Parts: sequence; C-alpha cells; structure tokens
Amino acid sequence: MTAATTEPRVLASGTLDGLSALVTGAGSGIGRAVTQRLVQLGAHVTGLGRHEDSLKETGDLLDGPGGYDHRVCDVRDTEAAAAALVEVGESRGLGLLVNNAGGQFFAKALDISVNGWNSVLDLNLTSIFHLTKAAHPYLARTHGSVVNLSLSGVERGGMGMAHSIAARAGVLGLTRTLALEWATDGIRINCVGPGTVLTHALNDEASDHVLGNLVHKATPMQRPTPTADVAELVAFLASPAGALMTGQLLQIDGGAHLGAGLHMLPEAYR
Ligand SMILES: CCCCCCC/C=C/C(=O)SCCNC(=O)CCNC(=O)[C@H](O)C(C)(C)COP(=O)(O)OP(=O)(O)OC[C@H]1O[C@@H](n2cnc3c(N)ncnc32)[C@H](O)[C@@H]1OP(=O)(O)O
Ligand SMILES: NC(=O)C1=CN([C@@H]2O[C@H](COP(=O)(O)OP(=O)(O)OC[C@H]3O[C@@H](n4cnc5c(N)ncnc54)[C@H](OP(=O)(O)O)[C@@H]3O)[C@@H](O)[C@H]2O)C=CC1
Repeated sequence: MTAATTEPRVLASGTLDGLSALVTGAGSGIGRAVTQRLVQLGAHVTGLGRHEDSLKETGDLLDGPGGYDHRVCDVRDTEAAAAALVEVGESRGLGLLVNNAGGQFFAKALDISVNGWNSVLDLNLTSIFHLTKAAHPYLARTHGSVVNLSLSGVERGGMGMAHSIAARAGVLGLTRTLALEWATDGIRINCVGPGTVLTHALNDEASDHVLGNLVHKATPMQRPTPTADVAELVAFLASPAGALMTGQLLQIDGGAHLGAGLHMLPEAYR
C-alpha cells in the first residue's frame, strides 16, 4: 500500500517568515513533510534525528524560502536533546517545537516486558517532557508554540498499543496542563493525532492486510491520512491563524476516532 499524494497547500506563502523551528524525527515520514512545509512557508527548521543520512536527505529535498540545518541526536538522551535545543535557542531563538519523533512496536499488553514498556515511554513521553521544558525560556521570548504528534483514538485506547497509548495520553495530559500553566507566558501547546499515515515506518510494522483493515474498516472515510495534511495542520497551529488554539487534540484521521476506529476492531492489528 502506498501513500496518497494529496498536497493541501492552503496557507499563503510567507505565513511563517522568520519563524525558528525545531522538528524531532525530521528525517522521514511526517517529520520530513512537516519540515518541508514549514520551510516552504518561510521558517528556518533544525531537524533532529539519530541518522545523519536521512536528515541530510530531508535537506536535499527542500524547496522554499526558509532554511534548514540538522543535529544528530537521540531524543531519549534527554540531556543531549535539551543541549541541541538550547544551542538553537541561543543562536537564533525558537518559535516552534514539533515533538514528532516517536513510535512503538505492536504487542498485546501481556507481551510487553518492563524494558519494552520503558523504551516506549522514554521515547513517546519522557523525552517530550524534557525537551518541552528546555524550550520554555525561548518560547516565552517569542510567544511561540509546541505541537506534539499524538495518535487518533488516544483518548479511547488502541489494541496492541498499551504502552504507546499510555505514553500519548500522558502527553495529552501534559499538553493540557502546560497550556494552562504557560498561557500567561504567551506559549501555546497542542496535539495533532493522525489516523493511518502510510509512511515507510508503518508499512514496515504492519502487513498490507492490517493496513487495509486500518484504512477500510477502522476509518469511516476509508482513506489514509496524507503526510501533507498533517504538515498543513502543524503549520496552521504555528501560524497567526492558530493564535488562540491551545490545549487542543486535533485528530486528522477521516473520522477514525469516532468509534469504528482500531480500538473497536480487535482484528485491526492482526
Ligand atoms: C497496527 C496498528 C496500527 C495503528 C495505527 C497507526 C498508529 C501508529 C503508527 C506509528 O507510530 S507509525 C511508526 C511505526 N514505526 C515505529 O513505531 C517504529 C518505531 N519503533 C522503534 O523505534 C522501536 O521499536 C522502539 C519502540 C523505540 C524500541 O526500540 P529499542 O531499541 O528501545 O528496543 P529494543 O532494545 O530492541 O527492545 C526493548 C524492549 O522491547 C521489547 N520489544 C521490542 N520489540 C518487541 C515486540 N515486537 N514485541 C514485544 N516486545 C518487544 C524487547 O524485547 C526489549 O525488552 P526485553 O526483551 O529487554 O525485556
Ligand atoms: N504513520 C502513522 O500512521 C502514524 C504515526 N504517528 C506518529 O507520528 C510520528 C511520526 O511517525 P512516522 O513519520 O510515521 O514515523 P517515522 O518512523 O518515519 O518517523 C519517526 C522519526 O523519528 C525519528 N526517531 C525515532 N526515534 C528517535 C529517537 N530516539 N531520537 C531521535 N529521533 C528519533 C526517526 O529517525 P531516526 O530513526 O533517524 O532517529 C524518524 O525520522 C510518530 O510519533 C508516530 O508514532 C501517529 C499516528 C499515525
């Protein structure tokens, strides 16, 4: 199954002129699409990830008036990730942090070891707490924002994803709490919950049969979420049009969170 090619380009060019952004997991999939769109709209993006080659490839694919550089870093090394962010903040300021790096393995809760649990929680929750906290002084200066990549259905549960759902529900709680605590600092923080996005990463994790179930049975609109749609939503939240959006979970999923979603469909992950 291959990704849809829809390219929503709704925001006007120049919308993010001068914005300084940091995107984790910028070397592939959603993170790469977000980086591409932010740069098209005029932002300067620093991409973070563990693999130099894929981060460089993102840079090679960019077209637009903004700028791009990258840092190789594992976000689970919370000190190194915070240091990379501070370097960006000190050198050119920071107006947007996109916590996109994440993922999990699919397993029933009874088959998840303590180590497996911790590795997914470290990646999808703890790293976000540390990086977002490190961003506070810089975002306060710019009245900037944070976008956390979450999951469609995060408020309901997801078969085979106990660790990941628990982590993302934690991120949602963190998001709503920081939206309250940091509102008077002028900082906004939101979650975007994509449905099935046919990135290479998901294709590697799930069979065509599973992907077919996710798209055709678990998604009322019966189509996957294109990376470009997610990217446009992230850009919207970072733009002046999103100036009063904070503490939100925006699910961009063709209705998957409503009830026909994977949480209702045990066979979705088999
Ligand atoms: C089918 C439903 C689809 C839902 C819709 C879509 C929702 C979400 C989509 C996406 O997120 S798309 C992106 C998909 N790609 C990924 O998620 C890949 C990312 N995964 C990883 O990077 C790694 O798996 C990890 C989660 C970071 C773990 O990596 P780490 O290097 O820390 O792991 P290990 O050291 O190898 O193992 C740690 C621990 O975990 C246990 N474990 C690993 N895999 C499995 C498994 N498949 N089942 C059970 N347990 C597993 C492993 O055994 C280790 O535990 P111990 O053995 O030491 O106890
Ligand atoms: N695809 C989908 O259907 C959906 C995805 N999501 C979420 O959206 C986000 C992006 O997913 P997607 O683009 O599909 O997946 P990808 O695997 O393509 O993207 C994840 C990116 O994060 C980076 N990354 C992973 N672990 C680390 C780490 N420890 N430190 C730094 N960077 C890391 C990876 O690069 P590298 O390996 O080089 O470090 C990779 O570029 C994830 O959080 C995912 O769970 C949510 C809903 C649905």
